[in-house]
Amino acid sequence: MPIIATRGLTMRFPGVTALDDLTLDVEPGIVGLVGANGAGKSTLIKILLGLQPASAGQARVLDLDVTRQGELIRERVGYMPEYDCLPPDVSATEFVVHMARMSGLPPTAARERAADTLRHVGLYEERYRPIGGYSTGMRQKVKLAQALVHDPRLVFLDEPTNGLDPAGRDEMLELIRRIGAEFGISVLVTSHLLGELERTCDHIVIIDGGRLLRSQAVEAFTTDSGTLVVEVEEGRDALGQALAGAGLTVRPEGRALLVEVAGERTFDLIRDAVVELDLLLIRMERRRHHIEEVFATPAAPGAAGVPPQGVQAPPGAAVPPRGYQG
Ligand SMILES: Nc1ncnc2c1ncn2[C@@H]1O[C@H](COP(=O)(O)OP(=O)(O)OP(=O)(O)O)[C@@H](O)[C@H]1O
Repeated sequence: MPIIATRGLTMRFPGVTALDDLTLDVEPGIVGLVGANGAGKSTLIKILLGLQPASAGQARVLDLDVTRQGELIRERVGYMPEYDCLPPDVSATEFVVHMARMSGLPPTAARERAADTLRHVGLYEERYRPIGGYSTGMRQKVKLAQALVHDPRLVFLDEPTNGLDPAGRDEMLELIRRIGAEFGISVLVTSHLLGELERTCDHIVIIDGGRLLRSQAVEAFTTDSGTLVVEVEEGRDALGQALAGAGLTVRPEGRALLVEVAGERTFDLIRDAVVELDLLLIRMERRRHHIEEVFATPAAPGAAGVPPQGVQAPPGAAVPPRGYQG
């Protein structure tokens, strides 16, 4: 059974359509919702929580109807909002205990659950200090803890890595993975960075201007498409020419080559060319996606929920050049 199902979901504000005929089925697991700022991610979450009535269409969360069963949904779903909403003058412990009480836990259970959850997200002694003195990373952890404290079946995390430095981002992404793996809680996490969700999620949904661009398993993204960064100690251009000659789309970038993945054979072709030219391979890794690349790539055949009219590339989306120009 899908944890989230929408049919023709549409949200119009005066002068802007935030969601446009969105039809989507999301299975349990860690699901990334990706879109640029203003794509409609937060609006979708608010509708799914039953906090915002849609202009048209239907949506169900955990098989509950968002228009009639919002309260039941909010009992079973945790929500970490994008913006800071924490009281500065209470401690993390007081705040999370309060949120546990609000969701119906008795006082002792609320205190125990709050302590466990705060420890789980990595807040220890500092949890007794007022939130006003916390770093952004600590505040994000408090928001995450309050979303988990009532033991939900599903959590919505709206831009949990916002404002975090690289180490803080990695820590948050690791926490999200553990929520899924250790606690069996499904996660819907939003970001405008496809690269970071690709590392964390089982399934990615991409929306743009309120419309569905893609909904597919991460594996399908990473095995069939994308860009490899290939760096050799010397002989970059010789390798570029060999790969272009083998039919790959390749271009130089700095000391490296960017090679478009065209199925599994891409890796074999690179390996064979490196061996044949007797080069020293320094690195071959998948480049972090930029969302524009996805806009420029046609959806995989059979990708769930792809609108029949296909994907529109935004103006200026890059088309890789043919041949090799070193
Ligand atoms: N209450 C509102 N009234 C009017 N317009 C709104 C309202 N809420 C959202 N919008 C508009 O709807 C569009 C989608 O906004 P939304 O916040 O859902 O996007 P988002 O993908 O979450 O982006 P961000 O990451 O920047 O929050 C935007 O154009 C936004 O300005």
